[in-house]
Amino acid sequence: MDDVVGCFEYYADLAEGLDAKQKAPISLPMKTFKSYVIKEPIGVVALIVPWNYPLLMATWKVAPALAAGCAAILKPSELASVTCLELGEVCREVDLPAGVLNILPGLGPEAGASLASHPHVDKISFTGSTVTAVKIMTAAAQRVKPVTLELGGKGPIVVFEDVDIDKAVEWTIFGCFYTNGQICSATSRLIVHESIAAEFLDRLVKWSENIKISDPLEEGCKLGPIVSRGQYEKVMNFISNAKSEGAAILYGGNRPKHLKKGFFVEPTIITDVTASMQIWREEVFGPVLCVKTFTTEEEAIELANDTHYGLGGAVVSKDRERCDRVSKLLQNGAVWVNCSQPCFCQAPFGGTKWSGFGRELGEWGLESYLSVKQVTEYVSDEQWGWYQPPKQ
Ligand SMILES: NC(=O)c1ccc[n+]([C@@H]2O[C@H](COP(=O)([O-])OP(=O)(O)OC[C@H]3O[C@@H](n4cnc5c(N)ncnc54)[C@H](O)[C@@H]3O)[C@@H](O)[C@H]2O)c1
Ligand SMILES: NCCCC=O
Repeated sequence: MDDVVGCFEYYADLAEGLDAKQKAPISLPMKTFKSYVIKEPIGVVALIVPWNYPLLMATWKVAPALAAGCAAILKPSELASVTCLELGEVCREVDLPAGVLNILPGLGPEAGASLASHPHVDKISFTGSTVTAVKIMTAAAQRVKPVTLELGGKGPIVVFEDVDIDKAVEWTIFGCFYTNGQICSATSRLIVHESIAAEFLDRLVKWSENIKISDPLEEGCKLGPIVSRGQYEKVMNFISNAKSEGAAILYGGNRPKHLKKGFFVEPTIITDVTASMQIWREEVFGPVLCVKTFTTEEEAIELANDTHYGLGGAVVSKDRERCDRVSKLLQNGAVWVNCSQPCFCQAPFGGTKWSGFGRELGEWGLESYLSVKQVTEYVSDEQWGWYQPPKQ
């Protein structure tokens, strides 16, 4: 093999380790050429983050960007900038050199848009809504700038007939109402087997009645207020549109009676939903669960995938083989089996379809801030021999 000349790609494919962990440098077993890989920081990266989980979403980007050797500009949401500014303070206290991490608070169409189009920003990593992502991607495209997009979702939770109902109810509630449904990966479409639907919904309502809604600083609080007036009105509009499209509010749908002020919304369960309704198709980003029933596994998968989004999805069943089968068929970047939402920093996080592309966390998060360069060196003392030497 060492004598083969001119089959570079073939040779590279065979090189031990090239397709594995990509540890640099990789020396090829060749006499005439040596090829290796250099990983380099992409450069200056803009990290644009949303208001939900403001510090967590920032650290998912800041840590790997700095670890990769990039200089970063973090643009927090105008609705939740303080923890990101605190992060900047902490970095200053630990003597991170000036200029390595920069916090740029400001409005999206001003601070965010300027970063997306700036000629000296080499990459955008964005977490937020699909609508904003389209604007950012359009601006970045003008300079052929890479983007990672972590966007919204409308996740399914598929509950089969063989489940322990209370366990499945608890995960359904956690998957949709945890942090008020203000979570990108919320499993906000319940797809439940028709044979258990009546009992399941009955217990879902009972569990929901038991959720403590209060000032988040009160002991035992499980649901606080929605983030802002704008978001509160958006959630209430979704509920009223669902009603006017013919859906039924099985539970909730209002401000809790005991809370006269603040943007509180009751956990809300909506039934009699059709697949064409807004409530089935669009991300609410509030504590609103919509429900459909199914008869066959195929129908459940079809309903689960009947969405533009593809972030989180869940399957609940005692049948392990069925869970494996369904997990593979769900068009989501993250699938939970017999649970919903747990997220580990060693595993890749990200979406498909309108939920975006690229992955955060673990080695995938780091890779997204690295550019990979291959270097190939001619190391033989011999003339290469592709052309005939000119006659002396
Ligand atoms: N996939 C994920 O990991 C993930 C995580 C959290 C939130 N989200 C999504 O985020 C959304 C909620 O967050 P949001 O309301 O803050 O989203 P958003 O899109 O309104 O704002 C996100 C960020 O983009 C900025 N921005 C707004 N307009 C901009 C523009 N024209 N150019 C550049 N930047 C601009 C905002 O100032 C903010 O910092 C939901 O859709 C949710 O699903 C996704
Ligand atoms: N597990 C946290 C995901 C944040 C998305 O909104």
